[in-house]
Amino acid sequence: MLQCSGNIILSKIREGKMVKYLKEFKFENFMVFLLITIDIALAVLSSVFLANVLNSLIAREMNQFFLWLAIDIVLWVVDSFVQGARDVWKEIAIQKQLNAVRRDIIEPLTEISYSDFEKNSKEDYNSWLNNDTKLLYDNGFHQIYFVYTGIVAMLFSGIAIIFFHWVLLLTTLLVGAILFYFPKIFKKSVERDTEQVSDVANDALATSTDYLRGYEVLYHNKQLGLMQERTMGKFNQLATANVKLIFTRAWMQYSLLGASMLGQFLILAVAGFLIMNGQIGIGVVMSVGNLSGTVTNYSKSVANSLILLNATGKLLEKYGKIADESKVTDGEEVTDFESKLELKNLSVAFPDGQKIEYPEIVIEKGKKYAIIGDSGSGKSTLINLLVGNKRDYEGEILLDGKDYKGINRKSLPHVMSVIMQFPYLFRETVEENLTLGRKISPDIFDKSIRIACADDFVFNKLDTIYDKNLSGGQQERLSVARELMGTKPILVMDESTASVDKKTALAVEKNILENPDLTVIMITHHLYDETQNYLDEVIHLDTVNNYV
Ligand SMILES: Nc1ncnc2c1ncn2[C@@H]1O[C@H](COP(=O)(O)OP(=O)(O)OP(=O)(O)O)[C@@H](O)[C@H]1O
Repeated sequence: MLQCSGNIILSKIREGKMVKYLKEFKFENFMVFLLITIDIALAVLSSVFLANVLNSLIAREMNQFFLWLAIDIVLWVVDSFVQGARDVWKEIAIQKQLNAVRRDIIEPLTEISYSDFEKNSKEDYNSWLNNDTKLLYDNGFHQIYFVYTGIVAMLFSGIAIIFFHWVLLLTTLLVGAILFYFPKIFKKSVERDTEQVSDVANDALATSTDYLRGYEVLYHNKQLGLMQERTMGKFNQLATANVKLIFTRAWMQYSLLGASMLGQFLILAVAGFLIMNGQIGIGVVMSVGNLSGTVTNYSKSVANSLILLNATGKLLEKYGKIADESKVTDGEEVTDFESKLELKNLSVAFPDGQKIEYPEIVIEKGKKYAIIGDSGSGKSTLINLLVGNKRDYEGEILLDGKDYKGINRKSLPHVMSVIMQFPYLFRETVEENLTLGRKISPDIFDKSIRIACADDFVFNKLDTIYDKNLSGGQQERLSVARELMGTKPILVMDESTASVDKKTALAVEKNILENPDLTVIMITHHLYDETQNYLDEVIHLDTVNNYV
């Protein structure tokens, strides 16, 4: 039974991909498994010696009784230290493994394309890193060590029992086998409930983040009650999902407990029968009770843990999908922009049936373009297409004659900067927000700040941590400077100076458009006459914007 259960256990752990992490932290896990083994060996030895304590008592041998008692106490004290060390090493190993799981979520995010990143929401990633790792802590790695503890305990106890009588071992193994397979009845429901807890926790995090971000909107509309209603609605669902999981687990555990009690009575009945027939000494009864209790308890608990482990290990599969995407290299690398960017028969269809059709557009190297059009005409969508964020379109986008569909979209940022309508600034210093960890020469650093007309505040605030302490216009200018520091041949601007006063906006636009080497695509609602003088073409998106 032990070998069979060992195989099942290994396949389950492999299935859950957790074995990868056990291998990565070999030394830490070796220490945990070693300390578990010593702990169980000491505990089993202590149970075996209990028979000697009882037998000396029955034989009224005082010295022997105190000797065995003292040995048992020493074993118990040593075991307490071993257990303490085991718990510390367990925590070290688990924490390292959890961070390795987090690393395996974050690392692929640094390699995948933006459209692959967008397949999951930011809240999902956040929840994987926080909520799911909590599930992995309790129902994953802890269960692996518990399963190992159970196997060693059953093995050692089985060996000890055979010293008393083989019939006892046979009965114990039979009871153990029944208890091991019994929890399989609950497998599907535990898996379903665990997945539900993970999904509802993701959803609750997404909702609370959303409503907290929109706090100001609700506050000024006197609708904060909506935040409470929606977030608490999700947290109540989470509470229900958690209770359901615990209910299923409890139902499984207590059914098993009943079965286990019956099993233990059976073993004691067999032990009693053997004692009555004079086949074993009466002192053995306590040891048999302890050891058979260990086997039956662990049989059911190991089966229970394997079910949890399997359900939790499934969580790792979804992280694996991003890792797979990060390995995809979809075509030719782009390293430079040499002549032109063309859009031919380009159209985008949305799931609600709306279709945007774009005119033919040719962007030539070094030239300056403004794209204008009514609200909803597809300007921002066009930017997402140009910078490779959006991949589901019909028609062609050709960069120096190379079709976007055949080039590695992850390499587009080598040639293209994009200044978004709503720049994101990190809670870091102004300087770190500008450099983003890149090595920028002092010359380009200063020049970019001056082109973005950000020199009036940036140089005084380089060491200031950004914490909403910059005006909207200052944030925009900082973002313009940050993108210019990349010194890429194509600059795409999406309403990049919308929050800046006209005089400053004109100055920024003039500074950028005067650079003969830069190819600029500006999307704007405010095309000033002064700016038009620097443009080679103004493209009107009088796109056919239909519902089909
Ligand atoms: N992810 C999406 N799903 C469905 N429809 C979308 C999606 N993104 C954009 N649209 C639709 O596409 C159309 C064009 O949107 P887009 O943001 O490109 O317009 P825009 O010209 O930039 O508008 P504005 O000037 O108001 O910013 C809109 O009708 C919008 O509803």
